Amino acid sequence: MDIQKTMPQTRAKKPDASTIPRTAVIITNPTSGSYARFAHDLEEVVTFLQQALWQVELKLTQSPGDGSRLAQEAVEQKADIVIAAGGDGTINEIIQELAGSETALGVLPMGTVNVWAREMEIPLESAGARDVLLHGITRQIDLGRINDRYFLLMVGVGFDGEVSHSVEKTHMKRFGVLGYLFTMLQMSRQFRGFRVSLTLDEQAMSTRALQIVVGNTQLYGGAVTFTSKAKCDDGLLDVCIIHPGSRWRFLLLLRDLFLRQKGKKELVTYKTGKSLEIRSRTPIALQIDGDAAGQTPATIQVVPGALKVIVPLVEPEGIFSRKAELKQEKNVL
Ligand SMILES: Nc1ncnc2c1ncn2[C@@H]1O[C@H](COP(=O)(O)OP(=O)(O)OP(=O)(O)O)[C@@H](O)[C@H]1O
Repeated sequence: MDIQKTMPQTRAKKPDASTIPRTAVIITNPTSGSYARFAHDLEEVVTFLQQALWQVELKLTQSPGDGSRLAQEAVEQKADIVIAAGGDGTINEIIQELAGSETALGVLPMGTVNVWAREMEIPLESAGARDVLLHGITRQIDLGRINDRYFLLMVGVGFDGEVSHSVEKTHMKRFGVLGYLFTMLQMSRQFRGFRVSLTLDEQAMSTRALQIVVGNTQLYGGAVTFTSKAKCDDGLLDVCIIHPGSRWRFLLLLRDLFLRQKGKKELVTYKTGKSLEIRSRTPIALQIDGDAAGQTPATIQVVPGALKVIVPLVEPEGIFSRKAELKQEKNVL
């Protein structure tokens, strides 16, 4: 290894008495969207954290599902932090094992879209993201659970589920965001919506929908906010149902979504709750945290306070329902 090349350009602050030495496992997915661009930074991040007296291990996934296996090992070793060096799919695999444990999730964004990092305003370049690991705060947030799988961001039912399944089947994923946009355009010509029965906290309703988004957080696809009032620590999930409508009303809705308008929107039913049952006569495709994942029927629940996460000291506005208790939660004593 060329030591000169791997030395950090900005040195970590000298650890003082208030810095807690941490044990961390970095789990990286070499197939994540921007891995190739950031891979050379990983050694640097390890050095940076070691200079702050952290014990750091770097592990590469070999295949889908490996993120969960490696995270399980880290939790069994009682690591303080598992750092997901990848995208939202890698994070989703890791949280399956971190849920309910004392091990916190840190992130080095290396995916295609990096919705979690964008939502939490974790810098998308390594130098900024590694600073958050060291100087950020640890917060306790909710997770959602669909059938037997946790989600951090959202579950999509309907159009986006169909698009995710198609992108995977046709290998359009290799074209990144463009692959998704192309598939969305193609499918929007034929997708007419579906009839669905929902039971939200024991309140039943039956409706036609194009898209249902159940969100623990707000940001969707890095660009729009369907569940624009969601808080990740309020013990609730936000449910946004998009109903079919005329092309004109639909264009207005798209405009509002892209401008991230928070008010009442046409064609939208917005609700919150702790549990949601989704049933349909014909199975409807699902996506979980951005990846294709099965079909309806589905049982969704919130799991309050299930995950510890490291986020920037100055947290984004409007995504937490309560203020950080700095004494307890700052990453220093
Ligand atoms: N070594 C591997 N080989 C093939 N697939 C893998 C490997 N490791 C993980 N995966 C799979 O790759 C999927 C996508 O990875 P990830 O989410 O990190 O990248 P991305 O899709 O580019 O980013 P984002 O979700 O932020 O857009 C994960 O859901 C995971 O199952």
